[in-house]
Amino acid sequence: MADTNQDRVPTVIADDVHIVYRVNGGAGGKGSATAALSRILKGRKGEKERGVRKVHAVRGVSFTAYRGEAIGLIGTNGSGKSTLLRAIAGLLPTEHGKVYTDGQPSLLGVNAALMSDLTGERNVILGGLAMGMSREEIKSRYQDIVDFSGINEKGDFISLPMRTYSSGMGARLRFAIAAAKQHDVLMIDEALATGDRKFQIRSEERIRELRKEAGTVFLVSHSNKSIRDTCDRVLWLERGELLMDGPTDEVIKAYERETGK
Ligand SMILES: Nc1ncnc2c1ncn2[C@@H]1O[C@H](COP(=O)(O)OP(=O)(O)OP(=O)(O)O)[C@@H](O)[C@H]1O
Repeated sequence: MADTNQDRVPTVIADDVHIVYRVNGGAGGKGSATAALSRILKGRKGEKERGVRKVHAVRGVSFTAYRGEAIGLIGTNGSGKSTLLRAIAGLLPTEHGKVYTDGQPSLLGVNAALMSDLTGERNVILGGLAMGMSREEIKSRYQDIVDFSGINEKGDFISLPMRTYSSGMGARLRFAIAAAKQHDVLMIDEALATGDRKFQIRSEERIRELRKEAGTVFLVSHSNKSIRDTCDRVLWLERGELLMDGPTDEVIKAYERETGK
C-alpha cells in the first residue's frame, strides 16, 4: 500500500455493500412436489411462505481499492469472499449500498466457462475474444499463453478437447488466458490453489507483474502462503462482515491466531 492518499487512484469503491441470495424451495421439504402442491392449494402467500429463503451473504462491507494494490480476501468457508468478488465484477446485484469501479473488472474463477468439447487451442482463441482481444493480439500472444499454462509440457495437449484435461490443467489454462491481458481490475478466485507448486510460483510472478502494470488484483485464497507472497493488503471477511482490513502480515497473523491455521 502507498503511504499517502494523494497520488492514489481508486479503482474499486465498495460502500456499505449488502448481498442477499434468494433460494427457492430452500426450507425443509419445500422444494418437493407435495410441498409445491400444498402451496398451490393454499394459494399465494408471502415470500417466506412460498419457500423462498434469503441468505444474507455480504453485510455492510466498505473499502476502497487503489491502483497498484494486490488485495487478498480471506475468511473461513462461506464467509462471503466469492460473493463479494462476484458483486464487484457486476455479476450480482447489491441489496443495499453500491460498488463503484474504474474500468471493467474481470473475474477469473476456476469455474470460468470454457468449452469442454473444444480443444485448448480453440478455447485460447475464444477466451481471448471474450476478453475483448483482437484476433491479431491473440495470435501474437498465443504461444506465450500456451507456454505459461504449461499444458504442453507433457505432450501435445493443447490440441485435445479440454474435457480430457485434469482439473489442475483446466485451471492453469484459464489462468493463462486471463493473465494474457492487462486488466484494470483482475479478480482471481482460488485459481492458484489448483495448479501445482511450479505453476503457482509462475502465476504469483504474473500477479506481481499485473500489479506493476498499474492494475488492481484481488485474490481469494485459502492458502495463507499465496496471500503472503502476492498481496500487500488483506480483507478478512467472516459471516459476510469485514472483520479486518490492513497490511497482509497484521491481518494474516490475527486470522491465524483466531482460526489456528
Ligand atoms: N448461489 C447461491 N445461492 C444461495 N446462497 C449462496 C449462493 N452462493 C453462495 N451462497 C451462500 O452465501 C454465503 C457466502 O458464500 P461464498 O461462496 O461467498 O463464501 P466463500 O467465503 O467464498 O466460501 P469458500 O471459502 O467456501 O469458497 C454462504 O452462506 C453460501 O451458502
